[in-house]
Amino acid sequence: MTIKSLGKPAKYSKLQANIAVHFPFSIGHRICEEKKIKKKNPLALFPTHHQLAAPRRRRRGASFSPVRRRRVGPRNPPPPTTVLRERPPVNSTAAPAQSEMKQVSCSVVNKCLAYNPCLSRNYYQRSHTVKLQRSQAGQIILPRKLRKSTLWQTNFTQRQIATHCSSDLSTSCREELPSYLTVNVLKDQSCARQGIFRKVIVILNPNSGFRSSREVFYQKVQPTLELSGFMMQVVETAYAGHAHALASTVDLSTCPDGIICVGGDGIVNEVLNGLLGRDDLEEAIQLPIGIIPAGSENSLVWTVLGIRDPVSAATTLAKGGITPIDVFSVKRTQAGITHFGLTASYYGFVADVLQLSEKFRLHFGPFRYVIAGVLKFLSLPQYRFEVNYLPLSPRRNHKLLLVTEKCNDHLAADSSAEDNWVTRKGEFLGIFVCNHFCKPAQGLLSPVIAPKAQHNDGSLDLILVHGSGRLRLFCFFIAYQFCWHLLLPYVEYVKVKHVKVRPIGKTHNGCGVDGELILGEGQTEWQCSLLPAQGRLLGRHRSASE
Ligand SMILES: Nc1ncnc2c1ncn2[C@@H]1O[C@H](COP(=O)(O)OP(=O)(O)OP(=O)(O)O)[C@@H](O)[C@H]1O
Repeated sequence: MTIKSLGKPAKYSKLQANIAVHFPFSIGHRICEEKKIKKKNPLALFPTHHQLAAPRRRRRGASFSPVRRRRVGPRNPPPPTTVLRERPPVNSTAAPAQSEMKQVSCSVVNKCLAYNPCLSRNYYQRSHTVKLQRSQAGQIILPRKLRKSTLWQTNFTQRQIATHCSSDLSTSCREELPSYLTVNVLKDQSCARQGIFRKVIVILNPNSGFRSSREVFYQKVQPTLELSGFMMQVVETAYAGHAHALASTVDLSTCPDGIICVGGDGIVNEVLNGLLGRDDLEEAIQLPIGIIPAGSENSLVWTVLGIRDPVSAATTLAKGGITPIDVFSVKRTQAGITHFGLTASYYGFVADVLQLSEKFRLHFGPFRYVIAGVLKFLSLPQYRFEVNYLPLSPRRNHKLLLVTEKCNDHLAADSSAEDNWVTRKGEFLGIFVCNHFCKPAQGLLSPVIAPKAQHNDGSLDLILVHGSGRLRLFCFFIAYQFCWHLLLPYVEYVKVKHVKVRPIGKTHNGCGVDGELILGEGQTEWQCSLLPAQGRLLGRHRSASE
């Protein structure tokens, strides 16, 4: 069985099956094999650059086909094009195969451009190792050469494109790729090009998290924001409380499009409190707050906008949009001081850990919470509180409030109007009053503390962890990791409008608000209330914007 006797390659298809069955190493088998390989990896059957450049040497003693044996000429075989000239009438196979392979190769190039790390340069280099055995290859001369000679020319160029594209993409690290693509996309739709500018103030906390907020902002965020038309005045905080001072005194006409915070939840909380403490509250409350996460937790932006990396945050800001969010207030009743928050306020063990963790901030950064938590767990005190809460009535009207007076005055009037208060008194390991479901950005399992809470549902979610002791606390934290903590018999979960927490005796009397500790003095009572949809965040949740 030789190839010459088969005539035109177009007729092979009918014979292939039979031949493949009876002669496993014959042409039928060979073509079937090639098709299989081509299906898996279209480029596998084509030669490398190296193979193309260097003519193949004959090995001594290697078996040759009859055609080759008869050929008289130079030692090195002529290039495939010469063979084509000798036997031209095979366009029927070459032409369709060529167009088919063009399509395949184009799709491969597209795949490369879409950046799949598996399809990087190494992938294509590896693909050349899929070769047929020499003994099999020797049996077919003409069809293989024809296919090769015609396809090599077209695919060599396409392979080059694919290799270059993939090498361009594969050399950049994975983390930087999104910003590379983002910048390209934004270049096309640039607001700056269209003359749309947004004037904002950027407040950057250089002490946040791993103290990398400067690098994060100037390298990853600023270019994207500038491209999308943000005119930014950047201010770095010099001391704790600086962001609060800036937000409470800034001329609002210099930043009509918002204040962008680069840091953690603490810096956002300072800005919020600065704005809500202003005399021109009506205007200030309208000012949206943007967040570039660079802190230890950044639970707010992760939970509400679904973002936990600075590049995505910059893209979200660039896209625009506003997300309304409820604000809650925590009032220290005796002193008459009110603090505002967006995430949660907590009392008991977690507030105690927060206070201790500040000692480790300098040396351990975001890991300070773990160290303080373990230490406090080992020397666990008792926490006794009296908790009064006003449950959310099902007929509650969620209409937005008009800000015509100071938030504090409104809260006092609203809470005293109803008298269905529920009282709980005793030992509590923890008390959490959550404004949203509080998903920590760090952590393996990403648990949530209040699964039913929404950032704009007009209610607060109260979680009471009754009792005391390390075993209970340990079980609670394990269950919390899997989001089973609400199933525990000593955990109470209720949606509320107002909560009053009063520490009893020598219990730790501090209160944590959005990761910031507010210390009480003597017999303190904390009163927690809601201001529905009073806050505005720059950007929208990914799913909402899509
Ligand atoms: N220049 C500064 N020097 C010292 N402390 C600062 C400075 N600027 C801000 N702070 C304080 O740092 C505290 C923490 O800031 P931030 O919340 O941004 O980071 P974080 O605590 O690491 O993150 P998270 O709150 O998400 O855990 C804030 O209470 C703020 O008052």
